[in-house]
Amino acid sequence: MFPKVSPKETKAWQDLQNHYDKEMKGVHMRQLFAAEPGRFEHHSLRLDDILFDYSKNIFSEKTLELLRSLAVESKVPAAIEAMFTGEKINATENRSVLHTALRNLPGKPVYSDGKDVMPDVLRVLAQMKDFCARIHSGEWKGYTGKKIKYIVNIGIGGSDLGPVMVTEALRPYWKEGMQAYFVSNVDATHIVETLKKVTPEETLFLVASKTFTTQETMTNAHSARDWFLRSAKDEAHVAKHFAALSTNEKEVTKFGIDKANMFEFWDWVGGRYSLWSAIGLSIALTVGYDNFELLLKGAHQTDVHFRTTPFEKNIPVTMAVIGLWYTDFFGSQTEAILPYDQYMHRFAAYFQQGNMESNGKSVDRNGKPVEWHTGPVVWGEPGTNGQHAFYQLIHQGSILIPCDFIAPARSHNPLGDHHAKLLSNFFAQTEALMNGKNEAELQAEKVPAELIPYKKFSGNRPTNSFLIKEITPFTLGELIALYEHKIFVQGVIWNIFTFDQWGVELGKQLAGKILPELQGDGEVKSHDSSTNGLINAWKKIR
Ligand SMILES: O=P(O)(O)OC[C@H]1O[C@H](O)[C@H](O)[C@@H](O)[C@@H]1O
Repeated sequence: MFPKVSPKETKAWQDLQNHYDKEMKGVHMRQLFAAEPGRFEHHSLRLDDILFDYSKNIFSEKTLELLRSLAVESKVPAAIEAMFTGEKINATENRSVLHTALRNLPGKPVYSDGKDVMPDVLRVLAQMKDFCARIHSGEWKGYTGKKIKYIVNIGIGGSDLGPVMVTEALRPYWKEGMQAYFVSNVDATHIVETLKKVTPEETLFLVASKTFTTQETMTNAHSARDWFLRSAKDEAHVAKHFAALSTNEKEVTKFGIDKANMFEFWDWVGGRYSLWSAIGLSIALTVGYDNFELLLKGAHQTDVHFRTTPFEKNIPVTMAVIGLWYTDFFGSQTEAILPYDQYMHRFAAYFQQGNMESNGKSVDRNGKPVEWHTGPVVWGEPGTNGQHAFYQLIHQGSILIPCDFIAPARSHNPLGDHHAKLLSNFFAQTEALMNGKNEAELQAEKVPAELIPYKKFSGNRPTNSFLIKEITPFTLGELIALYEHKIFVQGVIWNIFTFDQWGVELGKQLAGKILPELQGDGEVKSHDSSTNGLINAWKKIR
């Protein structure tokens, strides 16, 4: 296991604090750009068709050196090796963290608990490939002999967000004749509205749940099964219309899904890192298995980059330390992800879970409360919609929100000048956020003196830009993995356990206690006055 290093006890942290206080606080990016004509060339990196420009951030060469020293002192290199080689770095659950093995298509052995996991990984991939081929060719038939046309993925959290995000981002690759839907919320509206769009005889339900015990998913799966059986009548038909994506064979069988229709994964795959596993079956069925494989290959490409590239040129490490610079030294508590690509409209939501569930921790790896800030609030919407909604605060609000801008250079829909207009907004926003607009510029524009305070833009608001030749399965795979590794590096430096999620348990437990109370008629008195009051009020209204 890599050593536990408290960030504040590193020399680099102290140096960064001094450097911030004495040298960087108050520095404006305008000065930094003026002083360094080659700033873009010096501070942009490439990974194949992805250009990552991090020059519009508040740092000097010294800042970067110190941030990289912090990563080294925090044992990030050892941590990277520990993750890739299957050490049980998810210590509170005693598990390896091997989502990287899921995209290790070359198949080089990777060990967890002394066992090479690759034969199993490749076996399930082969099973997925074969299944996709049978569905797409029409060899697999529904109970009335019709071809499967609709995929309904029933899952939540990591068993939903990844597949939704990727299938949406890759809509131009959807196979003709296939339609995918995703049901996650236990609110019946979600399943009811979805079932209106599909037919029992042409639908394949994928019950996606690592544990196969998640309340929302199992409730929706049972409702889907009841709906299906109302038409199909015979339970034997379930086998043609339900498959399970899970680690829990016992519960899958109990639900009535044939073992032959179970696509397995393993406890060393974290839910929010599982789209590369059998959880990705909805992706493979929607965009085709070959495209799913390209997605995996893209992610693997990033894995190799991350594992082998020196920190100065390492994109995830750079993303991580720059983010941390703002979180821990500028006191910024949030980050926005702003894709200028309508197809990527769930990308921010996906990394909201990826980031906040991973690094939303305040106890370090020694069990002690942290004395530094950890995971930021992550959110975002596609550009340009966000511009007309919340960018006001990013430009002129009182808090600092570092933003990631992401755009494809080429649109899948090259219609008129839409794409040039879209990208002109992307470039303009990052420029405006960096430069701002000062008093002299406003005076030169003859802005009335009394309006100058309102029309002033401080600028100096940091952005990263990702310009991607085209959003393809491969480049998307690369991009997702870059963000995954950013989160990992930050978690290592913050000395927290990135791969558990105990914080989601308490609410679940209490809901389990409250549910039977809702079912009875009596007055509920077992909680605080607010909770009792709400429950009892609901009982009167329902
Ligand atoms: O895949 P499942 O076992 O159904 O879990 C679904 C989700 O629920 C949990 O509460 C966790 O917070 C998530 O990390 C997980 O992805």
